[in-house]
Amino acid sequence: MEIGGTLIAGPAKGPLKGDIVVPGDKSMSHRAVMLASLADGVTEIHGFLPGEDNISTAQVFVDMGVRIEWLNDEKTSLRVFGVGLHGLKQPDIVLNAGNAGTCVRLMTGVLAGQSFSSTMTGDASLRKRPMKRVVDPVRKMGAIVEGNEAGNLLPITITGGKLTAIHHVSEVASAQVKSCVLLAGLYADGITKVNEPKPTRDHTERMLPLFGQPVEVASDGTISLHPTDRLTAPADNVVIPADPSSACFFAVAASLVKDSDVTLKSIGINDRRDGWRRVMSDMGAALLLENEASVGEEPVADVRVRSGGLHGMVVNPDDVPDAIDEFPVLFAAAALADGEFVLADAEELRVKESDRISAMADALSAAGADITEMPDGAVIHGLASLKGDVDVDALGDHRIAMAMAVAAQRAEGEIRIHNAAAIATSFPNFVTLAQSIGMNVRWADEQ
Ligand SMILES: O=C(O)C1=C[C@@H](OP(=O)(O)O)[C@@H](O)[C@H](O)C1
Ligand SMILES: C=C(OP(=O)(O)O)C(=O)O
Repeated sequence: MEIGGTLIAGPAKGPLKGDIVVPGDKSMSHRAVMLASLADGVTEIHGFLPGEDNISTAQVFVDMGVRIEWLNDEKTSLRVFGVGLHGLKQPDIVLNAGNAGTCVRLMTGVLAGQSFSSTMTGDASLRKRPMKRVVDPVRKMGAIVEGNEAGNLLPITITGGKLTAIHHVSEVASAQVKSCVLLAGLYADGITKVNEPKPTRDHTERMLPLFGQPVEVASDGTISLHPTDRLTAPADNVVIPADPSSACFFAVAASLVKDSDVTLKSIGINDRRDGWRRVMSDMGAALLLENEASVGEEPVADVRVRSGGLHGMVVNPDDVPDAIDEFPVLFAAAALADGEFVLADAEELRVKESDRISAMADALSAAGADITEMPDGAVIHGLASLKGDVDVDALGDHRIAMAMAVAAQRAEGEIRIHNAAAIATSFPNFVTLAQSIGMNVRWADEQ
């Protein structure tokens, strides 16, 4: 959690216009570096997200003896010299996932399969997030996990080895849990199966076959994986598409600011990440899909967004996992839409980098919005504008900071967003790109 860093945002001085190329997908960047490290051979990755979260994942593998060569200064291209499934070296330091839940939870699966002990920790935010959801299944598979509060809180020490295959029926709809179990399943003695209460992002299932490892998904949603001795570096480079979770900030901003017309270039439109587009379309946003194509195993398209009268709606519970990271900025949209917006069944938002329901309720209320927290969501009545000249706290959560920068575009004066430096975890060039389409946002220490 990065504390510090103040953004000064809003109001927009005119329509937002232009094309935007947002950085690579965070979820896929984590997985690409993991699978490349565990493969035999050399993998070149392009479109990598150089956010702090993904750099933490790369560093974790460097700390276990994997050689990674950065191919450009921006750190969007890299070459990973894979060591094979059994080639990682026991780290002589504590592995640090920083702010990244995805790193620590997927690595729990990888480390469960290693014949050594290793300890993982993270920053103050990550050390508060629940790990039992991944610790329980790897314990069932045979790994020994010790940690604070019975292994629910970091730091955790994992002693791995040969694992027993399990059929894990997850209580939470979490791609991190599913991916942890599948990665551990590579090291198991039989077929590992996972069921989840609602389908979640399937990047692990799509990417493993690129490394020679098929994953079966049955019509009832059961995901099965056979164990293997080796993953193989793909003959082609792994190319990562632009992150829809980052693009969504500009989609909401363009919808909210009168006469805007912004195109988000070549972003991922995988159904399991596309909940934000379904929610925004149901709110009346003018979104147009252009130039549909594929990047590797993932569908992409340009999404053109023109400003439009957004209205409230009731979010379909089935869309919740598919838009889980976008709700902070969707709350900002709802706070400035006509009528009532209702989100339920989204208690997972309370265990992200911050409690995102209360963080957004506090920040939007401070700016005059009408938002009522519910245990598993919120009810929001939209207003024509937010108050200016207010201070809000992003609590070191990147998505709260960016969501409030978007909301501020329709404020009556500047909103000062404190503890916003964590934007660097997922979207280091957010401010520069926002400025490029005309958003009014800057760092307080910028002139
Ligand atoms: O698997 C992933 O890459 C992610 C899964 C989601 O978390 P959960 O699995 O906890 O829902 C999401 O919030 C996170 O940003 C990335
Ligand atoms: C929840 C997020 O990430 P993670 O779980 O990897 O920290 C996010 O990026 O919004």
